[in-house]
Amino acid sequence: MEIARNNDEIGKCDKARRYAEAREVYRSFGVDTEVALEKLSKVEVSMHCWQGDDVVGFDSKEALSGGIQTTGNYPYRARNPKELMEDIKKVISLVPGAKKLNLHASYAIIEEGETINGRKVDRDNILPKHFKKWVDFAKENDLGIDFNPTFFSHPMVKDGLTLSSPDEEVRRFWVEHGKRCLEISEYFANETGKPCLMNIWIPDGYKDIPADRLGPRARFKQSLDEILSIPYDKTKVFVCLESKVFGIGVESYTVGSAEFCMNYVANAGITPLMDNGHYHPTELVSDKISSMLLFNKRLALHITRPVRWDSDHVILFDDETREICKEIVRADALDRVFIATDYFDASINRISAWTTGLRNLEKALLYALLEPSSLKELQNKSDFTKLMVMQEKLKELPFGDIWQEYLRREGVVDDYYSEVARYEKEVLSKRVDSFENVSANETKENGRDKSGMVAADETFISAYDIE
Ligand SMILES: C[C@H](O)[C@H](O)[C@@H](O)C(=O)CO
Ligand SMILES: [Mn+2]
Repeated sequence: MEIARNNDEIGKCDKARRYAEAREVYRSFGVDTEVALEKLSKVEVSMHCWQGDDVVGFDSKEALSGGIQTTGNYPYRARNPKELMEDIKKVISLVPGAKKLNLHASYAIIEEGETINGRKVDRDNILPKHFKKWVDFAKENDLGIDFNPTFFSHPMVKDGLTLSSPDEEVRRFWVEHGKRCLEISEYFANETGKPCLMNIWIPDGYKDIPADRLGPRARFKQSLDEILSIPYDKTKVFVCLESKVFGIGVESYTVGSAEFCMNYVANAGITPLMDNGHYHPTELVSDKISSMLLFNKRLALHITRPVRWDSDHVILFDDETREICKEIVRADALDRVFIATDYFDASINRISAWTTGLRNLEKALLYALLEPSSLKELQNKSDFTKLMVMQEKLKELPFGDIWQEYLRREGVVDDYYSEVARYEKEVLSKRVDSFENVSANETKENGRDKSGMVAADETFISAYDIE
């Protein structure tokens, strides 16, 4: 049985009727869907650039390090700025809502053999000009830019350490990197006219029980102080600090722990960044947001999906993603919570992975915006019986029809799968000209040969044709 190419093929009148009916249903719960749609279209989600190339970047092309890992051997990863920009544009066209671009310093575009004052261009001396093409790209696509110094995948990461290193040469190198990134962040803000969030995350830690926990944290603190000592425009660059619980190979001790980061942020007057993969599996970031908002002017988030660890799976429209979004909306904090995505899956088509995660985040935001405020009143009246009944009832409402209306207004297709399949066939599969386009974990598994060629037609035998 052919399943209709879902909602894109359902008549426009039918969709309009369904939206009108759904609107009435929500109205009966005290929710104005028009207000929700209007608010959602203005929320800027910062789209991470690193799903497109498995976090490889363009500068050192070192294997991914820092206790994070991309797994999977799907071919066609973007290998250069042109391909990555091409892919980002494709994803943007498939995701509704306003976006920013989130870049890492490792995506600097440096000329072959380029030097500055006789030294090769490296992370400690990169300049705004190495991101000029990204600025042009952002302007062409009406995007602001957020930024991240890259403290991993580089030969100056010594024994897994960067800003906390006891080796002064190593520590200095990374302090200089942080300073260069502040300058580049201000350049982004000036060029795009939108504030730039600059997020600092370091992988530093120890695999086994350390003999000194204080020393590395003291050096990290000193390094951050040094980076932030250079003048920068605090109305244009919002510096964030991202904590973590542990990484692969760094299981016993993480320098930038939650307590370190929360205290540093509070003292320095910068912004905390919470990645929902960076806590123990039973801890929920959705439960932390309200506390953070009470004590911080701004809060930054990395939305991901941790499966047993910080696995960075593609975001689903799951309970925790919805709950995170509800907490932001309930606190009326859409203007002071900075939402970014952070996941990387190399086991499936990367355009689809990127798009699916971003769309699910948009969906979760819409879902949150459609929550009736009367639920709070039930809690305050201690009417927990009705609260539970209502919370379950809301799951039955015609949310899908409101989502369809949002896609229509944003000019985005519902059936992005077919578009991804077409793009794989017409664009991605043409990238097969070297082994490079296969991820670092390339094997002969899954019917792919050494060229990375995959039978695109077979792969995308439409899911809509399932018997
Ligand atoms: C590539 C990202 O910056 C990185 O994933 C970081 O944000 C993180 O979450 C590390 O676990
Ligand atoms: Mn993160």
